[in-house]
Amino acid sequence: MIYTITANPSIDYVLQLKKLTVGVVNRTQADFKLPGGKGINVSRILQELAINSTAWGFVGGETGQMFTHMLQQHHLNTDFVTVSGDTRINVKVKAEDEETEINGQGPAISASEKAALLDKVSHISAQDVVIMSGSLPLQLDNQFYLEIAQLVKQLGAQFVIDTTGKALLDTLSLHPLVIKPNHHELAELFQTTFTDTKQIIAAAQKLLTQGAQNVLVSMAGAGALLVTPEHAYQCNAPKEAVKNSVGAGDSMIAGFVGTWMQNQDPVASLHQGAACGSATAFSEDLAQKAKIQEVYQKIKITQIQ
Ligand SMILES: Nc1ncnc2c1ncn2[C@@H]1O[C@H](COP(=O)(O)OP(=O)(O)OP(=O)(O)O)[C@@H](O)[C@H]1O
Ligand SMILES: O=P(O)(O)OC[C@@]1(O)O[C@H](CO)[C@@H](O)[C@@H]1O
Repeated sequence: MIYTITANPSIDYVLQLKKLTVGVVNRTQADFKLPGGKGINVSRILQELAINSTAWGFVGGETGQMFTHMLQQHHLNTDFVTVSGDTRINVKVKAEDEETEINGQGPAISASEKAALLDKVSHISAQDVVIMSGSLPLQLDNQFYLEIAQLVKQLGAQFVIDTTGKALLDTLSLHPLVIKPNHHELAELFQTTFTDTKQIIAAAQKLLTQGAQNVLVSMAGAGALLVTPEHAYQCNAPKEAVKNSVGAGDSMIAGFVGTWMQNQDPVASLHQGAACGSATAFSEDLAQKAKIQEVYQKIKITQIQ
């Protein structure tokens, strides 16, 4: 079974308008609400791929009830810890020229609410994988991801972590199955800038040395690189009008891990991950199955090392 952990889920309030002007009243051309948060997005894409997952996280207040109701409409398996604070609302402004996001802090999580989530993790089995993604709400620090990673490894299972900075680096010695920094996040980890692919591969190889089993570097419209202990692979991003950049990275993780759990094949996993990422970029919401299948045909993988 795949479990996703979204410590800080959200209702994503998507506002579409021609142009965003700060300091005045802007009016939308269309607006809608989506159940959001990185792990939730991973679970939603897994569902499109007909792969079972259970979404864990902290949900609370009236916004939390609305959020849960939205997920029920998507028929997602969920098992949330109910918290006393309100689930956040993240604002995604999609103007014709650019997207602007304002993400809330999320509710404070008490010690007992945190313990309730750790208790769920303590019941997984060795064949399972736990995917932890996104920011942490108030009163949870980086230690939270580390504690989960330690617990998962004690139980003989695998984990995947999609976060940045120290929170990511601290878990590497516990051997995450895959990490997926984008190329900007990877550069930040080493306080550098990249001028060519070789430098990106070298940085990813350093993360392998520190313990990651696989490093997937996403590069938005420039595709992705997968660096494994044996090889490095590159894949393209097909060209099409981009409708949405929210959740492309989450979609890529879903495709990669979902496939890895089936066949442990890095090339097949990269192929499906890239298809899911690009298919979401070409969709208003997260990608649906038909779009993923269409985009899959346009992905080419090349072994470059
Ligand atoms: N504009 C695009 N055109 C085609 N494919 C894209 C585009 N943007 C993203 N993708 C695909 O999705 C993958 C993940 O996207 P990206 O690198 O933007 O991840 P991310 O920074 O984690 O994104 P986000 O945080 O917005 O979900 C890319 O490696 C690529 O395969
Ligand atoms: O604030 P975080 O947890 O870093 O990111 C949250 C978020 O921006 O990530 C998802 C897209 O990846 C959205 O559904 C959600 O609003």
